[in-house]
Amino acid sequence: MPQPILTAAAMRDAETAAVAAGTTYAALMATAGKAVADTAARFALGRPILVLAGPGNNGGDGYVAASILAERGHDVIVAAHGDARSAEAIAARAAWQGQTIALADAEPRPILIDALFGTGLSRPLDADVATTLQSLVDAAEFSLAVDVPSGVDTDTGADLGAPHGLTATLALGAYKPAHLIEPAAGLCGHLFLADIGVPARGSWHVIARPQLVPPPRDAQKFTRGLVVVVAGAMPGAARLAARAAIHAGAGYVILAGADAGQPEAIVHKPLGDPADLAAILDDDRIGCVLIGPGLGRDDRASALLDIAVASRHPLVVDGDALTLLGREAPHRLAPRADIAMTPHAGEFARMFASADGKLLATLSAARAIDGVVVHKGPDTVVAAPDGRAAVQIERSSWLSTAGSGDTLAGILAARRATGVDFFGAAQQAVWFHTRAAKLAGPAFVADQLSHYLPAAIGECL
Ligand SMILES: NC(=O)C1=CN([C@@H]2O[C@H](COP(=O)(O)OP(=O)(O)OC[C@H]3O[C@@H](n4cnc5c(N)ncnc54)[C@H](O)[C@@H]3O)[C@@H](O)[C@H]2O)[C@H](O)CC1
Ligand SMILES: [K+]
Repeated sequence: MPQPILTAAAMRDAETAAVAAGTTYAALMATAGKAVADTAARFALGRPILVLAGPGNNGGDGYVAASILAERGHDVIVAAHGDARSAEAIAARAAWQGQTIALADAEPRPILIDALFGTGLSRPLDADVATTLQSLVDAAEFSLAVDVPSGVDTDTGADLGAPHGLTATLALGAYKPAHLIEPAAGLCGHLFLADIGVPARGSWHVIARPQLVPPPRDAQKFTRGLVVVVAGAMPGAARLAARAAIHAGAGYVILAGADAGQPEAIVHKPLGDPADLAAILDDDRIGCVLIGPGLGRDDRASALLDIAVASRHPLVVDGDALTLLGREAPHRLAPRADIAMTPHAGEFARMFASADGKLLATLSAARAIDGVVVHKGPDTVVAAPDGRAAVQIERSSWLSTAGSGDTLAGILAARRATGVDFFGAAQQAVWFHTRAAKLAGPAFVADQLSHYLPAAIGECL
């Protein structure tokens, strides 16, 4: 079951439901605080601990953790900021028997637990709090954020003054968008997830390793999936996409408009007049069409795009095709069924207004085109028009290289052509793309990525 991603409100609803089902907020806080204490204890190694406890339940978690760590013999001081408000936070604070100082008077300690603010943060950190927090994180040898780093927007991943350099973050109960969406995701450090006994479900989840089966006994190249990649002004990008498609499980790949070179398995079909594409696409065996990589932005490119959009096959729109569509994308694509697009941040911004954070913006775009949107980046979001979304958690910064996007588009076309719907195919493609990058090792060239796709697929059988 893929890990769900919950907004602050959804998490509160899940906690309320858990309480309605018989637990108590105090018990949830006790469980959360113990998870914090256990995680900190694993890394404390006897070093002095400083707990920063804020005014809300995040602070309450901090007080619970401090009491547990002190009971286990750790040297713990609590630096308090604001007066505890909720009954369970007041109780947790009252139960703390150790030394409490004001945040402003806190001296650095090797182990730092940030329990100032969690999902209740509603505005940027006060400058003095942010400064103090940053200096304490800088001085710590190990720093752990409780639930989320203090100073991030839980639901959008925006940075509201959070410190840089945290060692780790312990997500409580479920991942939130801030754990996966930049810039907050990049501030979390190592990410741990603690189960606090709150059943969490939702329409958003983390992209998980695909579970595949080998082709059926009676498979043949067309039933495994026929992909057509349309080449344009810069055929190298389309070649990369075609190679990715043939290595990502497609049974047959046609490269229309350019000669693929290697592997020989890719079939080259010349494209003289753009109308030749209509003839190539007039084939019911086609499982998916990909247009955009290296297409160019001239009249010929536009004519080829019109023909691809008018075709009846599942369609992946990438690269230059997205630039050609621009703000017309919803108008041009919404009438068309079974479609997906793979914009990077710049292409996305040119097509869609940005809503409140990458997750909601991508969901809004998916609704606008009535198709799947793969909003690429270190925090790639896959969104479906029905409100489902999946966010990647595995990352490779080495994918920031020319041709990486062409490769992803080719993988997506192949997975769709094998018969997986675009929401599932896009998650598989993102997972395979990143897994191939990790298998390729550092500083790979995009041309090498395809060679690692069969190994990545092998890990999913
Ligand atoms: N709900 C539960 O039973 C559990 C919650 N868990 C933990 O609780 C936090 C969420 O706690 P909450 O009280 O809603 O808010 P915070 O502690 O995150 O924020 C405290 C409080 O601070 C005020 N505030 C907001 N922004 C600012 C700001 N910039 N400066 C100053 N003050 C600010 C606002 O009034 C907030 O209410 C969650 O993250 C978990 O850590 C438990 O894990 C499980 C039980
Ligand atoms: K925190």
